[in-house]
Amino acid sequence: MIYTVTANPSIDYVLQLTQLTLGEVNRVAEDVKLPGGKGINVSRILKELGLQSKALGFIGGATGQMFEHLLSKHQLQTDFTTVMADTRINVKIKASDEETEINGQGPTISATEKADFLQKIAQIGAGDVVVMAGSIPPQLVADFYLNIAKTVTQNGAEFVIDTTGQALLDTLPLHPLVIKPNHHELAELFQTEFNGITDIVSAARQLIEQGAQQALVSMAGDGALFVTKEHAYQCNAPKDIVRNSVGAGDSMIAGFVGTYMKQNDAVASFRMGAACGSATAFSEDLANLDKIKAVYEQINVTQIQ
Ligand SMILES: Nc1ncnc2c1ncn2[C@@H]1O[C@H](COP(=O)(O)OP(=O)(O)OP(=O)(O)O)[C@@H](O)[C@H]1O
Ligand SMILES: O=P(O)(O)OC[C@@]1(O)O[C@H](CO)[C@@H](O)[C@@H]1O
Repeated sequence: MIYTVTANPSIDYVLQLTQLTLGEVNRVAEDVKLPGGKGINVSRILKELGLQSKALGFIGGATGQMFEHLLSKHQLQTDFTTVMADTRINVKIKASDEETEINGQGPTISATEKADFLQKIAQIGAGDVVVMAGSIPPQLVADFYLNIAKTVTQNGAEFVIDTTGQALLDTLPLHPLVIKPNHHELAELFQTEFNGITDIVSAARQLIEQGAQQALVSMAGDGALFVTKEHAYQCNAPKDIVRNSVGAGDSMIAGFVGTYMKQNDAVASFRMGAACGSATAFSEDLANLDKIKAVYEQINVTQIQ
């Protein structure tokens, strides 16, 4: 079973405006509420690909009820931990061909609520994969992901992590199946600027030397890289009208992990990951299967090392 951990789910309140003017009253042309959070998005794309997953995370308050209502139409398997405080609302503003995101901090999580959640993690074992993605609510200290990674690896499961900074670095010695920084996050990790693909591959390889089994580096409209200990691959990003960049990275992880679990073929998984990422970029919400299949045909993977 694939488990997704969204420590900080959200209602994504997506607002379409012709123009956004700061300091003035702006009127919305269209709006939509989506069940958001990175692990939730991974579960949604896995479902499109015909794969079961179980979504874990903290849900609370009136916004939590609305979140569950919004999610119900996607018919995902879930096992959320109920908390007292409200699930956050993340505002996504689409105006003048630009996307601006304002993400909430997330609810307070009590020690008991955290313990309830960790009990679910303790049930995960051999043959399972845990995908941990996104921010953590403020009360959960930085080693939250590290603790989950320790528990699941001790019990024989694999894990995938999509987070940044020290929280990512801390989990590397536990050998994540794959990590997926984007090229900006990777540059920030090494406090550097990249002068081309070779630099990016070297940085990704340093994370592999620290323990990651393999690394996807997403580069938005410039495609992606896939780096292993011995090899590196690059793929294109097809060109089309970009409707939404929210969740492209999550879609890429879902495509990669889902295919890897089915076929155990890393390069085929990379291609499907890239297809899911671009397909979401070309969709109003996350991509559907038809879009993913169409985009898949336009993805070319080249071995560069
Ligand atoms: N504008 C685009 N055109 C085509 N493909 C895209 C575009 N944006 C993203 N993709 C595809 O999706 C992948 C993941 O996107 P991106 O690099 O933006 O991830 P991210 O930074 O984790 O995004 P997010 O946090 O918004 O989900 C890219 O590597 C690329 O394959
Ligand atoms: O604040 P975080 O947890 O880093 O990111 C949360 C979020 O921006 O990520 C998803 C897209 O990747 C959205 O559904 C959600 O609103």
